[in-house]
Amino acid sequence: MKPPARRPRSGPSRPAPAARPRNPTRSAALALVGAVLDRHRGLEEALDALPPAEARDRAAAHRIAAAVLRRLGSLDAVLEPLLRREPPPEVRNALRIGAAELLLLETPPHAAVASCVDLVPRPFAGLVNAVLRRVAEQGPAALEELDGERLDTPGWLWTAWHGAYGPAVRAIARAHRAPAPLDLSLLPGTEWPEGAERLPTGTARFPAGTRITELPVFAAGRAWAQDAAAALPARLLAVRPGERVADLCAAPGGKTAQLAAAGARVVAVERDGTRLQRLRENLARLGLEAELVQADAALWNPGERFDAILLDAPCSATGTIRRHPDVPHLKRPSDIGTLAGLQRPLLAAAARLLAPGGRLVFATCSLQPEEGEAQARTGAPGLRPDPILPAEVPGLEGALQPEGWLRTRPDLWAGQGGLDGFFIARFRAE
Ligand SMILES: C[S@@+](CC[C@H](N)C(=O)[O-])C[C@H]1O[C@@H](n2cnc3c(N)ncnc32)[C@H](O)[C@@H]1O
Repeated sequence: MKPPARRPRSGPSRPAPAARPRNPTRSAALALVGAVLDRHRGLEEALDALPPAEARDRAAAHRIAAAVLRRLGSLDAVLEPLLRREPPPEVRNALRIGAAELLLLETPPHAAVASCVDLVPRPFAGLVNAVLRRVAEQGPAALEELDGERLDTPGWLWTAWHGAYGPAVRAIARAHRAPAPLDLSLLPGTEWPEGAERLPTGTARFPAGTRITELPVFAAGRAWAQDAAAALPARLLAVRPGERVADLCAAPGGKTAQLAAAGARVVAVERDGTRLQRLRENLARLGLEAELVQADAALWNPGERFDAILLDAPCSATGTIRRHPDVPHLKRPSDIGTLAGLQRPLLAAAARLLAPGGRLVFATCSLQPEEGEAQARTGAPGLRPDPILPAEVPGLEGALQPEGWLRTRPDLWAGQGGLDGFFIARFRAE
């Protein structure tokens, strides 16, 4: 392979280092909001793409951008009467950032207004200044008057969740307003981390805003971030040491880690090479081992059958909105049918890979019944239901459905910080 060309150490062609913007946090927040709302890119991807001059402001910029994305409908409703005509997208996003800081993030008004004025081209400075001053004065009362839960939820999702969960749609929408706590799964035998709440299902929970990299248990390579609900599918597969287990759709590997930590001989299958590499790094950090395969799990033919299979299928991720507030702005109604269409052959392929009597757990982090209940109802040839029992899900007995499927929602465990929306069904090979 040709060695990469060396850059001259100096000279006219050397790019000038990017100037640090006057207000790097807000400037980064503006880039994040624009990436999601105007260019339809994921928030994580946009964070990774921040220029080096702004990368150090990631956490603060993410906090601001997430507040805008969570409460977009409400913020726009407060701004609406204060705008005579539609401003350019970047100016509108700066106004949204200013309004979020004033109304949601408790930034002192002079700082919020001045820093947002700095974000926009000079001809719009007066407008932003005037509008945000009025937001500071009138915004809190205006916000109180709004039906925020409804405004902050895209109509198609509201309708779908109302159809599936009835009046609980409001509690779901309310749960999406707050940042989620930090949940950790621990390697077996790890001392309980100081400051963590022990959830009934075994997850260690820290308050929202906790920085994982500052936790000794994480630095020691004994824990990984995993929502309490996301930890359930692998637990419900109940693997035993030495069992041969396939984790289909495995990256970034939270569930692979659980299965490997339980002593199973795991093969992790993932289609995306970059994500597979991340899985490899995550396992290495935890000192865990699994066989890694880059393949389309719907077509994968390993020439063996497995004692247990976990299928954490790709889905719309509408159960993870608390952690990924970009999801409602990026997904479209048509995505649900498309994804459900991908999940079916994956479930059928998983069924074909099971040894006689083997267990299969099917999971999606979606609140859409098409990606959960409907898939389980259809099942796949060779599978019979293996209902989940109340004793297996302490604290979540009420989330069990008559069929023995588990349906978690972000409004459950509301007093303890909620949990992601997951659908989990277990089967056995006939
Ligand atoms: C919901 S995520 C899995 C999360 C993972 N199980 C964990 O706990 O960390 C779904 C993953 O499936 C992968 N994927 C999607 N379609 C796939 C396919 N046909 N075969 C294998 N992997 C696939 C995606 O790249 C993504 O990494």
